[in-house]
Amino acid sequence: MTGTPHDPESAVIAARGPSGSSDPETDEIRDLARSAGYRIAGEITQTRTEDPALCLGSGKVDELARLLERTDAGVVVFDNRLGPYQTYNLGTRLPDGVNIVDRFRLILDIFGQRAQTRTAQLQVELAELRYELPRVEAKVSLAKRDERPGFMGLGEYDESREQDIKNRISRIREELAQIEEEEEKRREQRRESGFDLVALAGYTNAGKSTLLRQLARDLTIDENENQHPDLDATAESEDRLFTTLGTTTRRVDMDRRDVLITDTVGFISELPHWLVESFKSTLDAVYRADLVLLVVDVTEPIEEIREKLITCHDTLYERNEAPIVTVLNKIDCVDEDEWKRKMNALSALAPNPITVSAVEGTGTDGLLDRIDRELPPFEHERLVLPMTDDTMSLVSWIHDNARVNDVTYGEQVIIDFEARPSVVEQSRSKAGTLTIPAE
Ligand SMILES: Nc1nc2c(ncn2[C@@H]2O[C@H](COP(=O)(O)OP(=O)(O)OP(=O)(O)O)[C@@H](O)[C@H]2O)c(=O)[nH]1
Ligand SMILES: [Mg+2]
Repeated sequence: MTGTPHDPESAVIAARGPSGSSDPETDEIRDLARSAGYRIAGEITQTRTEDPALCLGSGKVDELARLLERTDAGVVVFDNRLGPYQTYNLGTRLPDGVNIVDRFRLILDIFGQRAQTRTAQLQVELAELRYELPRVEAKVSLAKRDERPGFMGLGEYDESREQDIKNRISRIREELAQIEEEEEKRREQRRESGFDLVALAGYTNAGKSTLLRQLARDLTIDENENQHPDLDATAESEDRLFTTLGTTTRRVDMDRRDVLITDTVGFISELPHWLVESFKSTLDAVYRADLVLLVVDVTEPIEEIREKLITCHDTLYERNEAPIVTVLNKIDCVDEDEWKRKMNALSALAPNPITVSAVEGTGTDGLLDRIDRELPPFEHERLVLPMTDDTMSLVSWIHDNARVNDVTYGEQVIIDFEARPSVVEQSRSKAGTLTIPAE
């Protein structure tokens, strides 16, 4: 087909819902497409069972082709998962030069645009290769079956591409495993230095990064001594999906505790298992935290909030080890009746939530109290220390890592304090190494 070249930044949305359902919602896929940088030129939707060859029905595909011609859009974004054969078949029915992007390809493109750190880039590449592998396998088998080398612009079809992908996947996995190990060591070091580790989780655009900045406002920003290349310096917020891809950690100095809060990538529904898996190194910040704050945008309709909460719980379910506190955010945008009504309706999924406005700072004191209560309780300890050359450095270590109630100095030093169990344990073992000087 000829005509003006199709505009590569202009996209038509296509969405198929299961037969018998109401017309598919396209708000989220539109947001995703806009986040990827597309202008939306139009949309077609259909409810029917999946057509194995085309996803949509044949007549609908003709309609889509006409819409693409009319709008000159260079891209069609499907809110469905397309198999490799469907993508190929659609390609033969749509105007030449139109790029076919499914929901996962789109999410991968967004991730690819945002990935700045080494870990994020490796994870995106891993996800892309895992997306591509079955497609290459399909091309190879199609090419063999049809004896049509050059199929779909693959060039000489070539099984070595398949092997290259597999090799690259295993090399990336090794590198990520090493990063995960280093990160785990870092978390242990931080715990040993007396920090509790809190992580922000939640659907994309819920307000996690905004909340992190609000909680850490006017307080020491964690400088990330021995700066790790994976840690971004800032936690940006924007009204678009997947603003944050890496992790940002900041220090929140609470009354009794030192807490590090980590902000990270948001969740989204229908992510295939392999995509979540590919981001494991980043999500470990959530899975291995001492407490998870699950941030929810309370301004959305209740059904949407419910679905998003279910997505978040599903994503957390298999690996998460920490207790979860739900934080209903953006209460500045809804009146009290509304958020109370939503809170009640959601009580089974989000028992006993905290309400905040991350933008205005409302409710953050209550949130900090709650964080304190949910983290492992402090233990009380009273140590009687011999007076040695090293005693004062232990006393000052305890001052740094615990809440000291009382210290008395005499021939011995008696120190009474409360601290995290691991700090108490360490102080005991340090005390055990203090040796009384020879007379
Ligand atoms: N009105 C209002 N808007 C908020 C509040 N918190 C966040 N927002 C807005 O919501 C949008 C998303 O906020 P982010 O902090 O980027 O959300 P996020 O959860 O980090 O999003 P991703 O990193 O994309 O997953 C931004 O436009 C924020 O300004 C709030 O309490 N009230
Ligand atoms: Mg963010």
